[in-house]
Amino acid sequence: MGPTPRLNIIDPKLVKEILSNTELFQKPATIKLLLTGILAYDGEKWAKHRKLVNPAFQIEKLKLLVPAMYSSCCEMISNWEALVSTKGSRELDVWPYLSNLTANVISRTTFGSNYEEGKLIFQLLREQSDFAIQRLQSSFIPGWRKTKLGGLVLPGGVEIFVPIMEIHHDPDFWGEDSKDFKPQRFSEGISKASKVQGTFLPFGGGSRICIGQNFALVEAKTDLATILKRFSFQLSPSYVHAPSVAWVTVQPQHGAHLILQKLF
Ligand code: HEM
Repeated sequence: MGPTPRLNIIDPKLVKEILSNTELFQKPATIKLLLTGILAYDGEKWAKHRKLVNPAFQIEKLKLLVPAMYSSCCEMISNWEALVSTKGSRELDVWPYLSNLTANVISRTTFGSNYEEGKLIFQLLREQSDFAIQRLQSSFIPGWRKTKLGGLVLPGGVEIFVPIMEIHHDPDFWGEDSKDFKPQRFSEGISKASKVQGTFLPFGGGSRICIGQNFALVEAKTDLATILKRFSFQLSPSYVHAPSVAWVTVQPQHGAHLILQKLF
């Protein structure tokens, strides 16, 4: 990346070693210049902030946010219902609605009733941090001394990157159909979906695992349950499966085209 040598690591054993040794494998210094907050901190400062923020993400606290999540989802569904009303079914790219829903939920739950203002702040922050977060995501630097990683000896200053999306699409782990959109591969649980353990890392791993993991999962379940009460849906023939890393998470490059059917 720029003048910094970078090593991509996909071997699950080495990935585990990196994620579990946060003292040795720290966030790159350039990122610390670009971004402040728990995501960019290391060592004691990170531990202090993580401890401070952790209680807000406990499942009991998250349950209290479900009504706000439900309200935001109902607003989105009302828009869909208005669009579908005449024929009872139609094709819709739901991606812009779902991205907006996430912004809404975070604004509503962190900024309370003043969530329109929160939404604006959220969007500004999102634009500003775009570059910084992309660089930060799962990249680590083992300091300026020689470091051992598995059987490798890394010279000081090499940046290590864990390309989560590539790991999630590697045929050696997921089989020949690894690049297909096939949610049913998880039908018997995550451990049976992959041939190799430690290759499903949507929220990272180790002590720096995503603090918002439960928030995201509670929201996803609330949204899905709310949507399924009012609509059935299937993938539209115009959907093109082309995930790409944009901002923090993987996003569908050409949208998420569904055929929505209103349930009466
Ligand atoms: C589907 C949704 C989400 C995904 C896939 C996701 C993914 C990730 C990943 C992979 C990391 C580790 C990054 C690294 O190792 O450098 C991370 C860290 C983090 N995420 Fe998330 N995240 C999601 C939602 C959220 C939400 C909703 C929040 C907050 C409300 C959040 C807050 C954070 C924070 C603060 C960190 C840094 C944790 C630390 O360094 O101690 N995330 N996330």
